[in-house]
Amino acid sequence: MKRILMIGTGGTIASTQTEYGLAPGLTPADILSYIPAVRQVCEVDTIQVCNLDSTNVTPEHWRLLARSVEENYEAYDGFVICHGTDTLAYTAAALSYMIRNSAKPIVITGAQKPIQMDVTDARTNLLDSFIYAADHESQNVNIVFDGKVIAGTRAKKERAKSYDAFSSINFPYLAVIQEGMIVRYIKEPPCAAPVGFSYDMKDSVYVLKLIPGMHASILPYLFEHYDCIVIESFGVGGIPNTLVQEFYREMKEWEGKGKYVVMTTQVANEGSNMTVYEVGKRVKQDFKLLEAYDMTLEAVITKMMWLMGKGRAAYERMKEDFYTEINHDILFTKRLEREG
Ligand SMILES: NC(=O)C[C@H](N)C(=O)O
Repeated sequence: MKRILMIGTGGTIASTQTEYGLAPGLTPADILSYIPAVRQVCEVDTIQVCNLDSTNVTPEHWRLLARSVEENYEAYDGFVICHGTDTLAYTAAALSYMIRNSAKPIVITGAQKPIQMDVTDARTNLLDSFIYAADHESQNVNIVFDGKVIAGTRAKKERAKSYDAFSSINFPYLAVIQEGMIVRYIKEPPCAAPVGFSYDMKDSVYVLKLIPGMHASILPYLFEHYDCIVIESFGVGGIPNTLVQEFYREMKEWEGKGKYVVMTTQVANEGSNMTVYEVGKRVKQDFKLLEAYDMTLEAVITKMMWLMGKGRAAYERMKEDFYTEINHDILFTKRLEREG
């Protein structure tokens, strides 16, 4: 029987009612006691790294999680992490970069309703996660939620209350789990390189969500105080006239000084393409900036934290690394390469 390590971090799945509202209170062993059927699937040990609403999860907790997986890597065949849903997509993307080439699956799950409730998604999500983690074809970092398996870099929380909280953005579900059976849609080649762990995440990242008529006065502050500015633009990507002059000034002033700008979009599906409209094409031609293409915002942010954590790199080097696919995070650059 496969041996799986369950790692508790808190979230709704672990929550109980308090006088101030739901708060995590159950241990991973408490949570596990609600799915006795797991005994037919695998052997489970439990550890707890924190007990937080995932609103309070930070890069420090990603490090604790990666460290727990590394320390126990030899002793177990797979890992199931229980996590709050609010920032689960960030943690899954972060761990996709911090833990590379893992032939052993690292499954992240959670729930919209506490496991103690009579009507809850928690038990199904958790049991499905163990089923997936114990399967010999599973590998790398994935989310198992509401019967779907999502690559760790492709998830977005799109629903605040429903059980189908997460969607796989610009990429198919890897698999579905129906009545305990895994149906795989994507066959992944076995990991070619040995597993690798890295811990340095530079969190100097700011996300600037554009609104119509936005004032440019924020830009100098952002360029001065952050090493990476992710611009959540409209549609396929562009800089509005109200910002463009100041943007040009800042980009010129900070060029070659280890600042990175990534253009992404507020639109959840189908990604950016700055070459379509004048408002994007000019900026892309005039400046060294990165483009998210089909990546999720969560993947963009955590990939930049991870790449910047490796040390300061010239733009060309950063560009090459940013556009290198990891755990299915970016496909569009492959298409561009094919098309020349
Ligand atoms: N469904 C949940 O888990 C939401 C909770 N606030 C959390 O992210 O920890």
